[in-house]
Order: sequence, then C-alpha cells, then structure tokens
Amino acid sequence: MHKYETRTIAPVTSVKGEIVVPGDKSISHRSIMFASLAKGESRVVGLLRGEDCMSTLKIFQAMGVEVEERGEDELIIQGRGIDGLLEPDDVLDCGNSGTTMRLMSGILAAQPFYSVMTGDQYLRKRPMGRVIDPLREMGAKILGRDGNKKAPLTIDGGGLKPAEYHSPVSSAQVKSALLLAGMQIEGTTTVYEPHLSRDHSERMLCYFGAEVESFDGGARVTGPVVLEGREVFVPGDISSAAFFLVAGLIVPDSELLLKNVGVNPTRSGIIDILQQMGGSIELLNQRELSGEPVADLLVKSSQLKGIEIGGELVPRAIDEFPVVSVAAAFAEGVTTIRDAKELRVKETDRIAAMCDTLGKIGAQIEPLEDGMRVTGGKSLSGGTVNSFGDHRIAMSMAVAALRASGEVTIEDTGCTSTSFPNFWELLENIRS
Ligand SMILES: O=C(O)C1=C[C@@H](OP(=O)(O)O)[C@@H](O)[C@H](O)C1
Ligand SMILES: C=C(OP(=O)(O)O)C(=O)O
Repeated sequence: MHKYETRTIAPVTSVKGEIVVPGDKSISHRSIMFASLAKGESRVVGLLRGEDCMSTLKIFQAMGVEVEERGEDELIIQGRGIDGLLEPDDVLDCGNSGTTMRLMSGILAAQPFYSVMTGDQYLRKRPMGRVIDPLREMGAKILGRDGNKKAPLTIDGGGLKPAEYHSPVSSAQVKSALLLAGMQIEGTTTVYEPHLSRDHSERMLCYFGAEVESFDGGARVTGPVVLEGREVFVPGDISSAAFFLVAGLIVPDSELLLKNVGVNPTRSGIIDILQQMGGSIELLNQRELSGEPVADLLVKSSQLKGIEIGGELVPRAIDEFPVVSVAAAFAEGVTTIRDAKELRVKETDRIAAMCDTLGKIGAQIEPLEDGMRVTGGKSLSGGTVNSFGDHRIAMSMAVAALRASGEVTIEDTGCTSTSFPNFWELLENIRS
C-alpha cells in the first residue's frame, strides 16, 4: 500500500534538459517472469524498481526463485524452469498491479499446485473474469470472489488443454495470460483480439528461445516451450516518458531530450497522437535492445490542435489518455477520445477521475461513455485536486499544474511509486 502524501506544484516558465526515464513496467514484469521460468541464469539490466514490479518479484521468490539484486536496477535471476516452481506457503500479494495478477493467473493455472492471489483495495475491484473465464474454458480450476469475477483468486493448478480464444477486449494482459498458460502444455493455443495490444510477451518469449507467432489479430504458441536464461536490457518506459512529452509540448520555450525510450509500435500511440495534434517530437538514434525498438525522443514546445482519437490507436496508448486529456486542454479546438471504455476499469475510472480533477482547475472536459471530450484553450487555475490513489492521474495533474495560473495541490501522490518512483525528482530537475 502506497504512502499518503500531498504535493504542491507551482507553474513554470519553461522546461529544459535531458531525462532518463525508468525501465518499462510491462517489460520489467515479463523479464522477471520469463527469467524465473527459464532454465539457468538471467541478468536483467534497467529494471523498473516500481512497486508493481516488486510485487511480481516477491511472488517468484515465494515460489523458490533465487534473486540477487545488483545495484539500483540490475537483477541476477536463477531460473527454475517451467516445472521447477515450488508451491507458495502463503497468499501471493499482487499489490496494485493488474499485470501481475492477470499474467500470474495464466502461469499458475498450469502449475501443479495450489495458490491464492490477492491485491490492494483498487485491484480487488478490477475485472478478473476476463482471464478467469477463458482459463476455465481451458480446464483451469480457478475461482474468484463475486461469482468468479474479482480477486482474491484461488487456483488449483494443472489439467489444462489448449484453446482458441476470441477475446472481446484488446488486452495484452488477457492475451498474455492465455499464452503463458498455453506455453506450458502440449498443443497450440491461439488468442485473437479486436485490435493488436502490446506484444512484449510475444517478443520476449521469442528472445528467451520459445516459438511464438505474433500476427495482426493476435498471437499463437505451441507448447510446451523451453525458455533459456538470457541477458535482458529493459528500455525506458514510454508511458512514463509521456508525462514529459506533454510537459515539453505545452510549456512555452521548452526543449527536452528523453533518452533510451522504448518505441515498440504497439506502445507508441502517444507519439502518433501528439504528432497528429501538431506536436514537435523527433525520434533520434533508433536502435534495438533485447528485441525491442528504442529511440531518444526530442520534444519542443508546440501549439497543439484538437483531434479525434479512436480505433486501433486506443490500445497503443491505453495508459496515456489521462495525460492526453491534459495536452488536449492546451490545444486549439476540440479533442474527442472514443472506443476507450477500458479506461473505466484501470486503477480508477480514469474517465471520471480526469473529468473531476482537470475540470476542478478550469478545463472544459466532459465524460463520454467510452471516452471524453476536451475543449482546449481555457486557462487553468490553481486549486486542490485528488489523485484517487491512481499514479497516472497524479502525474497527469502535475503536468497540467506546470501551466496553471497558480499552485496546484495534489492529494494522495505516494501512488506514483507504483510505476515511476523518481517522477517528482525528475520534474523538479527540468524546471527553469
Ligand atoms: O500487459 C501489460 O503489461 C499491460 C497492459 C495494459 O492493460 P490491459 O491488458 O488491461 O489493456 C496496460 O493498461 C497495463 O498498464 C499494462
Ligand atoms: C493500468 C496499469 O497497470 P496495471 O493494469 O498493471 O495495474 C497502468 O500502469 O496504468
């Protein structure tokens, strides 16, 4: 459970400098999971030490995986192989992390032992039926509270058969859960999704030596796979970089260089959205790191304009809509976000949360059933807002505060350690 803190952010005249954002959260989770399930030693460099990834790490340690922590962001993991995990002797705590709970459901459903997972007050409200239902179709003995819809979850692992599943949502957590169950058993498991969600599991499983096929409408694995220990370099998190991209665009006379950011096309929707809005963002020094594309991002202040966002762009920027709504508040004209109902089942209802918080300091923002409509150009005032305990709401409001006319006090900011432990320090460093 994060600490309760309150922070006050004063407006700035410009932001400048070079920033290295912490490691990608999705890739960090997967590096811990796959290194633990691999045979032999793995080295993970650039790991995000956010609370969500620490929840994943503690879960594998509770199943007998030995981990040596080297410095701030490096781990040496002694993998136990797919059939080497031990039955945990206590409840596994996923904290605030949906990724941990949903991906672990797939892993644990195929393990020949009993396990129980829970999480914090926010995670226990989030929908787990989306992984429980298809895993049960595969034969999993998995139960959850509220008619098998919510955590805590109990899993009596083993006895699975492969599946072909058409997911109604474009969710990498659902897709990954089924691939991680399917890869442990004999046969082929295929997951189809409406639009392609992030493909980090597919890429990293291939990097660890498995054969996983990724295609436009989903992914496929034939098990059982054998994973071999590897060296993984985790790129910077584009979802964390997004706050500084928007800060660099909306604050006048600004220029920021964000080094070493993951730009996987299934994650880079935020760059497309901000460029379509007229934002100046250049991708420099493009390269590949452990199977993932990476670049340095140069962002300069720009006059933004409102646009319409929906369809395949939505899963490619799913965690960035709180900060997109901030960019939209400083754009000329109207920005409409549609097809984004998923925002209602994140750590908070992010549509309601942004309408409340941004609206409180003067933005013209209205909720839609599946998104929001923001009319830009209204000047923002100082005031007091609440993050609702959601890291991305807290950081989005800190970015908005940089361009408000007075100080903005944000209540409940400790939650930022979920995904971005040094956010406030980096925000302080770019003020000028
Ligand atoms: O697989 C992942 O690492 C994630 C997938 C997304 O969730 P959904 O799969 O629910 O869309 C995203 O919102 C989350 O922050 C991380
Ligand atoms: C939704 C998020 O993560 P998770 O689903 O892993 O809790 C997020 O980081 O914005």
